[in-house]
Amino acid sequence: MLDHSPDHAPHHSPGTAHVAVEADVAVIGAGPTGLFAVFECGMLRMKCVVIDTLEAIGGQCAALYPEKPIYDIPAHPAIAGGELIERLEAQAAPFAPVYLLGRRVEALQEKDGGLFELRTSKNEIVRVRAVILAAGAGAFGPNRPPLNDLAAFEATGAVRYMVARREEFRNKRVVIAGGGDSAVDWALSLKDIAARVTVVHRRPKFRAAPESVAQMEAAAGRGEIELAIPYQLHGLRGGQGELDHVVLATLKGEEKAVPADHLLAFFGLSMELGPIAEWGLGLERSHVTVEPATCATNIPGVHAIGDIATYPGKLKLILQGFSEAAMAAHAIHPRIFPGEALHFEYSTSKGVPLG
Ligand SMILES: Cc1cc2nc3c(=O)[nH]c(=O)nc-3n(C[C@H](O)[C@H](O)[C@H](O)COP(=O)(O)OP(=O)(O)OC[C@H]3O[C@@H](n4cnc5c(N)ncnc54)[C@H](O)[C@@H]3O)c2cc1C
Repeated sequence: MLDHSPDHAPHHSPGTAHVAVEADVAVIGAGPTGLFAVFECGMLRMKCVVIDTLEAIGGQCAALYPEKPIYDIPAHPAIAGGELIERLEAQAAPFAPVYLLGRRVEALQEKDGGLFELRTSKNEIVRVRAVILAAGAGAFGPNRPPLNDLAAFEATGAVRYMVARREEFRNKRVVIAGGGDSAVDWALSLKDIAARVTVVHRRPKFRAAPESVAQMEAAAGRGEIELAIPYQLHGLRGGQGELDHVVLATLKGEEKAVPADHLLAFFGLSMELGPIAEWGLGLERSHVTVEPATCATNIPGVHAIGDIATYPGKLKLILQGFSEAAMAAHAIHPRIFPGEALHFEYSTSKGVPLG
């Protein structure tokens, strides 16, 4: 991974808003579609600054499923989420985007002269002439179980909501909670290296791919996975953040303690638009409504792409977000280069600087 720190942010006194970066386009969100938007803008000579709440680029792919294969990226029969992000980063790199990570965009204001000013949670001002909103479902985080002392166990990594490196669970006792694809897929994957895998679900029916559920049940039949059904998480036992048991309970209050070094809780994501909802954008059920051919929002100069954008026929797929990135970049070009004709060209005829 490259060093993403901006090298030209001026010194400033804490608390005062200062202009951190000026660029042609601000891309809000460094998920797959935001990264591809940097490439598409770069091909049209537009410089981007990319801002993300998370400390690392990659959005959902990197944060939630870095090792899970994606099968519907054209020309990649299978590619892991993390690898897709590395490749997108490399593809964008020749255009030298400035990454401002670990800060949320709090405010978006239109200024005179076709300028926009974005204010980040670090009190920086980013000044641009167009905005591509690639903010996914907004700032996201895992749904956390209501357990005592949870924070202490999270701090040590004993309780987690994603698997970044599978190897960390080798020879460990792992309790996996949840009934969706993540729970079932990780149970199947970790059973081969973990000392013990227990899957906790509150009802017999899983919401995961039937083939995977069948594999899990077969593995349980062979004693490779223990199923704790119908149980719910009830408590964590251990000391100083080190876990030794996860306590489970039925709805009737019958309890049992399962030996565990780790709890992996896969209860889905809580997603909220956060400040984006206050920017005056057209919204439909927490998504930003856009014009399909240009991804233009109701604010001229602000375009939305990827999971956050909606229009009739929208598919929430990465590949759809890629095409939206191209449409948004082309639609923004006249704003950055007024009066300059944009002749459509293929990338093959442009000669991209490949770094
Ligand atoms: C387990 C799982 C498996 C999946 N498998 C597939 C698959 O096989 N194929 C497929 O096509 N899709 C798949 N998806 C969906 C895919 O990951 C999403 O469609 C894709 O990540 C959307 O990309 P995005 O760039 O629009 O948004 P995201 O990846 O959500 O990135 C948005 C980024 O914006 C940031 N952000 C939000 N608000 C702000 C703000 N105010 N300021 C700064 N930053 C902000 C967030 O922190 C985030 O990093 C899967 C998703 C999951 C969870």
